[in-house]
Amino acid sequence: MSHADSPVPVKARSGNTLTGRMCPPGDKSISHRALILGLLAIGETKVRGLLEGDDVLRTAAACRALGAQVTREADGAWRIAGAGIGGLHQPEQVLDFGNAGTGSRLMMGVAGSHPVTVTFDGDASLRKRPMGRILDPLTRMGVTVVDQAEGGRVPLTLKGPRETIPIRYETPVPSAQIKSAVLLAGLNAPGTVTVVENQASRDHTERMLRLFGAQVSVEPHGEAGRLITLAGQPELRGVELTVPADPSSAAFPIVAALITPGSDIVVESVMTNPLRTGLITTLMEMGADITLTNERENGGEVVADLRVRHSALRSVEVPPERAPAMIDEYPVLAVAAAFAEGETQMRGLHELRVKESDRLQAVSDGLAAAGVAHRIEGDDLIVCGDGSAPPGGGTAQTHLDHRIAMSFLVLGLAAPGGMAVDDGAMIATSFPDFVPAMRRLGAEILEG
Ligand SMILES: O=C(O)C1=C[C@@H](OP(=O)(O)O)[C@@H](O)[C@H](O)C1
Ligand SMILES: C=C(OP(=O)(O)O)C(=O)O
Repeated sequence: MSHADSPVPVKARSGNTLTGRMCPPGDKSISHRALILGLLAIGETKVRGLLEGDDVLRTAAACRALGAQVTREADGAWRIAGAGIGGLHQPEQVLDFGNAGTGSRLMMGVAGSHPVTVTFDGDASLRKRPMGRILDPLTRMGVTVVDQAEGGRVPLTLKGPRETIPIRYETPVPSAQIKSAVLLAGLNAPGTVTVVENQASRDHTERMLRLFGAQVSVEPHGEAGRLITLAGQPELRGVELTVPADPSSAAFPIVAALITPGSDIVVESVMTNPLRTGLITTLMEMGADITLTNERENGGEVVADLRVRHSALRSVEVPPERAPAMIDEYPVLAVAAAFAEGETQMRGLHELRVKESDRLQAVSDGLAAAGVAHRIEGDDLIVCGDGSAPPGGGTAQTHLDHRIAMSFLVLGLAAPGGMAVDDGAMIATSFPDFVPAMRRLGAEILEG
């Protein structure tokens, strides 16, 4: 499914219980990084379990355009023959990242630190997203912004310097994309690059850089922050790795089972990196019956199987400092909160305004369409429930946002009136198998 085609309306109906086991697709953050470090490594990288969603396929195409050989084997493993740090080719075409913030922003760090001239573009959603947060540190590293759309947006063109300048950079907002763009640019800088974050964000770049042979040190900084130091111009060597299942995709079947009476499912091999499990923590505080079993290591990350049973949920206050560990999960948490008793208060959600859509507004509009009492107070979202299912029955506008689409379909699985979304096409960016996977658990979801 591609958004060049006409919108795909999708509807979810309630009345079925969810049972059985499912394994969500590979983690999107890790999939992007595996391809990118494969491009920058010498030799061959083999990746199993890569997310074959549109966002990641765009990164694969960009890696090819920059000089890597990227192929998919018959058994589903991906092979990347790297171009190596310093070895990137001048691409012949514009790098079109579609809907992908992560792919485009991380690749700006990679390409921007090489003596090539690269134009980045994307779909109508990506064209609205702020890129100044990446251009600011990259400019300090010697990168020239040759051209940009108004307000620091794509389409934009970067020209890399002959020699990248190593910097120390404090991220203005907790963002793994900003941190990673600086670290990836630092790979081609003669010297040490330091990123300071006042609140720790997901650390997959740091972990994977080490796996490929870079020297990265991570120290605590202040109360909840980190100071990350990378020694520039390492020789990265290709590796074999397996991508663990994406906790951000697991969130949808998890919440669906919690709110659908009689449900009892197991979501397998979910990555439980503590910088990604804010939703699980929050749901457990709300009284969710979730048990973690079979904890094990997979591709440098810890994974576990999660048994999830329908639960009576109660409201909680989600503190702003938890946001980085669950930033993509607020839309589906808002859905869980609609079934909980009391006022669930989600604080400090300003970053939701600059995702694939203005997620704070899109969630609020979708909740209104589903008949859920709620309000926005500044950067906070407050959802008011009485412990019973909201009526549902409306249509949520998805604004090219996969997480909005999946969240409101999940709501429809347990609301008496069901729920429709205007367009499910974007689900393919992160969870291409979402509809069939949910149907296998017993959900009734109808396309078209
Ligand atoms: O680095 C990453 O892989 C991501 C970082 C987060 O964005 P920010 O860096 O903007 O917080 C998150 O929302 C996105 O889905 C993936
Ligand atoms: C914000 C997201 O992704 P990205 O920034 O990569 O577009 C997401 O997947 O929810």
